[in-house]
Amino acid sequence: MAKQLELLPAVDVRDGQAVRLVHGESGTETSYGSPLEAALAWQRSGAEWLHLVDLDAAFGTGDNRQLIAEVAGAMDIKVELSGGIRDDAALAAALATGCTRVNLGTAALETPEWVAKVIAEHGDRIAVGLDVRGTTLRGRGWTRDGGDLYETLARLDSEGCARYVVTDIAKDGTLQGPNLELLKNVCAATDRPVVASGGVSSLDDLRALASLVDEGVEGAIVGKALYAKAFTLEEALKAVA
Ligand SMILES: O=C(O)c1ccccc1N[C@@H]1O[C@H](COP(=O)(O)O)[C@@H](O)[C@H]1O
Repeated sequence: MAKQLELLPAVDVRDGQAVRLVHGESGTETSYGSPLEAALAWQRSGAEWLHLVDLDAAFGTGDNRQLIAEVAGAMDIKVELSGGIRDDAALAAALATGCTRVNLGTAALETPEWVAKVIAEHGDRIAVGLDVRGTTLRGRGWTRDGGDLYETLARLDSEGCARYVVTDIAKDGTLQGPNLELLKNVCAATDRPVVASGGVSSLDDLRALASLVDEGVEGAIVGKALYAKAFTLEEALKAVA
C-alpha cells in the first residue's frame, strides 16, 4: 500500500494559551484559548499526531512545562514535543510526558556533542528541527543564526539522526503555501524522513506535500490554516488519504 502523508496539527503554547505566530516572531501571537481543549479537539477530529510546542521555553521567556505535560498526558494519540529541550533535565522531563518523540532545535546548533549523545541513547525518539531562513539555520526562538542547513544536516545524518522537522521561517504562520523547493532539496540531501512545517494554507498544499512522500516527506505540521478554519482536520485527513 502506498505511504500516506501524516498530518500533525500543532498546538503552540505561550503564557498558558494556544497561539499562532507569524514568522515565529514574538509579539505576533493570535490566541486560541486552552491548549488542552485545542489538542483534544484535534484528537476528536481524527488526528493521529499532535505537534506540541512550548514557545516560552523556545524563546527563553519561562516555560509551560506542567501544562505541556498535562496536555501530552491527556492524549491517546502520538505526540511530538518541542521547545526548550536543550539539556538532560529538559529532555528527561519531555520524555517523561510519554510523548512519542521530541524535536530539538537550538541544541543541535549550539551543543552538537550533547545532541549526538542523546541521538545515540534515544534513537528515533529524537528528531531535529531544522528551522531555516533561506539555507541558514536559526535558533533561540529563531532569533539567532546557527550555521548552514546542509552542513548541519550532513553532520546529523552521520550521527544517526532519525528524522528532521523542516520549517521555512519565512512561510511559518503566513498561509502562503509550503516551500516545496526547500523540502525537495532537503529530501535529496538525506535519506531520513522529513516532516514539513510552515505555510500550509489549503487542501491543495497538503496534496502537493503528499506528492512528495516518495521523495521522503513523511508528514506535515498544520497550524494556522486549521485555526483560521481554512479547512477542517477531517477534510485534510481525507485529502491525503
Ligand atoms: O513553532 C514556532 O512557531 C516557533 C517559533 C519560534 C521558535 C520556535 C518555534 N517552534 C519550535 O521550537 C523548537 C525549537 O525550540 P528549541 O530551539 O529547541 O528551544 C522548534 O523545533 C520548533 O518546532
